Amino acid sequence: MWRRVSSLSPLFSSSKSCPRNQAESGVSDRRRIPFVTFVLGGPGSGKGTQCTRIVENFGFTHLSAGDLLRHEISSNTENGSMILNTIKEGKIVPSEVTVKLIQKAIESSENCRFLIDGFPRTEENRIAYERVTGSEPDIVLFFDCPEEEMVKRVLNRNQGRIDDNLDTVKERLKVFTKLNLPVIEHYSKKGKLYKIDGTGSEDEIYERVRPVFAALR
Ligand SMILES: Nc1ncnc2c1ncn2[C@@H]1O[C@H](COP(=O)(O)OP(=O)(O)OP(=O)(O)O)[C@@H](O)[C@H]1O
Ligand SMILES: Nc1ccn([C@@H]2O[C@H](COP(=O)(O)O)[C@@H](O)[C@H]2O)c(=O)n1
Ligand SMILES: [Mg+2]
Repeated sequence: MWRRVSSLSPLFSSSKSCPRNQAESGVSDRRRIPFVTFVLGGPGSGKGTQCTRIVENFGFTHLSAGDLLRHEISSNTENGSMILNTIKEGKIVPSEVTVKLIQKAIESSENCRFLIDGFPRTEENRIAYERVTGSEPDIVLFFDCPEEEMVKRVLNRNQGRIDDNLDTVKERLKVFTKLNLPVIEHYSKKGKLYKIDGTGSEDEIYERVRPVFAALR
């Protein structure tokens, strides 16, 4: 039931006490494992946009791996310049760095429900997360969107992101196909994947997402 990965290190080390669902929330059998949804899709597929809606309606905390990494850059941490160069090139930051940021964010939150957006990007990311947390995600959303549409959205984004330019987007698409699709395939085989058609308006897409979370209640 917990989708624990056997023989790995202990669970999140915080004293967080997370009821797994409504049926359990009133009883003493409370677990420390949060409910984790990985949110995947290519650059500009709408992950962040749809996460905002899920947060508003289902009380999740949104942790964007990209935002956590960008925060390291703006805070001038020891990894800041390495992260900046990696993001500029559209490549992937070492898993050790990203997993630590995600783990810290989860442990410092009072919430028990998380959307982890843009992670894992690679099999290495996935395996590092499982090793460090000793757990797997409960479900995985994948926003499936044609490349042409993703490029159009990214180039129109206008949020001043250093990687929102044609050269970097082309590289990010290559990285997505080569490294992220195998992760998506992995979760599909495990029966955890919800593939969402990422075309159409934001409202139309959300109408495909909503039932996934409504069914969890
Ligand atoms: N259904 C949609 N139709 C048109 N534009 C959209 C749609 N959904 C999101 N957008 C816009 O496309 C851009 C990319 O969306 P968003 O930031 O949610 O994608 P993302 O998957 O998080 O991308 P990234 O991986 O680059 O962070 C944003 O400017 C957003 O407002
Ligand atoms: N697991 C991850 C997630 C992101 N990155 C780097 O950040 C860039 C932006 O990520 P978004 O999710 O905001 O699009 C991405 O292109 C990577 O360079 C990462 O290394 N590992
Ligand atoms: Mg995003």
